[in-house]
Amino acid sequence: MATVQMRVRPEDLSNVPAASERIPNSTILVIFGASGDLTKRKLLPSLFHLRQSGLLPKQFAIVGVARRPLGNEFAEDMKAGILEFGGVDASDPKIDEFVQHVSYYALSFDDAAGYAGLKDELDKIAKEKGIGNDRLFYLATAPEYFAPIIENLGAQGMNQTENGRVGVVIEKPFGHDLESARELNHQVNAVFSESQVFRIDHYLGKETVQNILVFRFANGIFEPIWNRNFIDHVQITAAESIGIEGRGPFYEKAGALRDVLQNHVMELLSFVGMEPPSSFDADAVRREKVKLWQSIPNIPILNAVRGQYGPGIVDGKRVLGYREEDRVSPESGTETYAAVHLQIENWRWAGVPFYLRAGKRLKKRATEITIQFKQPPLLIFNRMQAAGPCTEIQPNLLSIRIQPDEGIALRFGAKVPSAPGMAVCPVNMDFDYAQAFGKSTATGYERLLMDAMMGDQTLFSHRDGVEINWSLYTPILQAWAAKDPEVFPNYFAGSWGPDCADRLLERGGHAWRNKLGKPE
Ligand SMILES: NC(=O)C1=CN([C@@H]2O[C@H](COP(=O)(O)OP(=O)(O)OC[C@H]3O[C@@H](n4cnc5c(N)ncnc54)[C@H](OP(=O)(O)O)[C@@H]3O)[C@@H](O)[C@H]2O)C=CC1
Ligand SMILES: O=C1O[C@H](COP(=O)(O)O)[C@@H](O)[C@H](O)[C@H]1O
Repeated sequence: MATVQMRVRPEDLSNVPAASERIPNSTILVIFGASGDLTKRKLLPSLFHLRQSGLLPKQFAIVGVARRPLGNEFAEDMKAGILEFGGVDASDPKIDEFVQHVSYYALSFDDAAGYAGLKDELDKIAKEKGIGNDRLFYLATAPEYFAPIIENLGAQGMNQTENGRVGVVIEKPFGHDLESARELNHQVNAVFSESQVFRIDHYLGKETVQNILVFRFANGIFEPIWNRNFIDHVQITAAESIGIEGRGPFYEKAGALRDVLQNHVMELLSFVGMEPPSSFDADAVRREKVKLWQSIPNIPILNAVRGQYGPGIVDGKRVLGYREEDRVSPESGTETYAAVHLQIENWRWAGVPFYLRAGKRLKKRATEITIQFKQPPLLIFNRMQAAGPCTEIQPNLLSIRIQPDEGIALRFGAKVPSAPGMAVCPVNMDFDYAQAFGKSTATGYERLLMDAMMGDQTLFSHRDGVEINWSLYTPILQAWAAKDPEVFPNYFAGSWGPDCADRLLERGGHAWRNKLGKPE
């Protein structure tokens, strides 16, 4: 492998504008679902990282809201979460300082009258700490509570404050089909205007996902070939080696298509496929994404396949099949793998197949985008070459590694030195994020929390985008619900998924690229 690498030195970044200049002076962040898994594993560690980097408002308070009566226990539990999941040293004195800004308020989400007490509590905290009128409500709750919480906030007039910015962050899943997403949008927009709503997809918080836009639009050499004239097809893979991690009841209702393909993978697709926005602001970026998704015609049911894992071996360990997992039906028809072949009908992409897949208990964890370029019009070198990978001239590949081993590799053919004739072998130029910029401990939630506090919606989903995506996938979900899968389980844990997914690509003369990760 040929490696091209440049180490970025801290002094090279000294002129980068400080994000802190845009941070509000003071905010109260209210987290509904504060004793839950997401708050503990992601939100509080990310908020702590922001505090460490000086990226939280000078005056701030975090108020956790959940049902159980918890006192100091809450702060202690959150502290433990920050240590465990935030990669933080227990001796870091900033933890105790940070935890002083965190408090807890017990409230049952459907207790309408109880919200008056919450309002008083926020006013009291604001007064004590000299905090102004900015408020951010984060709904880290099960989706059935999104609408009641929003309605109750509205009923108490907490959806706006005098001279302050009020926003609401809504976790995924945003609806479970087109109708429910529309209804939820309606309920949300009855209380909060669209400019106050932050529908979160944590993939958009990942540096490597944002870097797709930089790669395409901050460089002159890729965009001219980023189209149907040069690109043969595109593959987007979100492969996980983990199973459902004890989330049986949630996953039984969700499945791979709803959980990952319909949202995270479609966000990746939008960044790969969209036209250059006129500027990097929320309206311009989100408009281009919506236009891209609108250009996708209905996906024929034959172009969508599903799978479910049976027992197998992952990372050398024997693991259970999906149907044997805790709180999963032994006859479950839920898919743990989904793949589609779709087209984008616009001038840039007409005729280029896009293959998307997401699955659990696959051979390795790898979220990756592969752009396969067309072969040169005439191959003047012998097609059959030396042994091994050099047996055939391979098309150029650009692989964008979203995670892990974040980076970008470009495969091209090179002459094998000293070999007789003109033997051509594939080699790689590789950019490695960690080598260039150092390893990051960020979870992706840091950027999104900061943007929401600043009122920047660029990396959040617009209601139109959410509805278009559901309109594409609801017919597939309905067709699957109406017909039992033929044979489940249909792939072994630790494999690359079901055979039907291979056949999906074979029909177009393609094959999944399973050599994912950093080039060897
Ligand atoms: N966990 C994760 O990694 C991810 C989660 N998400 C999304 O985040 C959201 C939250 O998930 P997660 O943290 O895992 O959920 P949990 O089940 O772990 O937490 C649920 C929280 O809601 C509270 N709660 C439940 N019912 C009520 C009620 N009636 N009144 C008041 N509080 C209530 C619970 O409080 P109490 O303990 O008092 O009952 C708890 O704080 C979901 O929408 C999920 O899809 C998205 C991406 C990843
Ligand atoms: O939203 C979800 O995403 C995770 C995968 O996120 P990643 O950042 O680890 O790639 C997935 O495991 C989970 O099932 C899903 O709900």
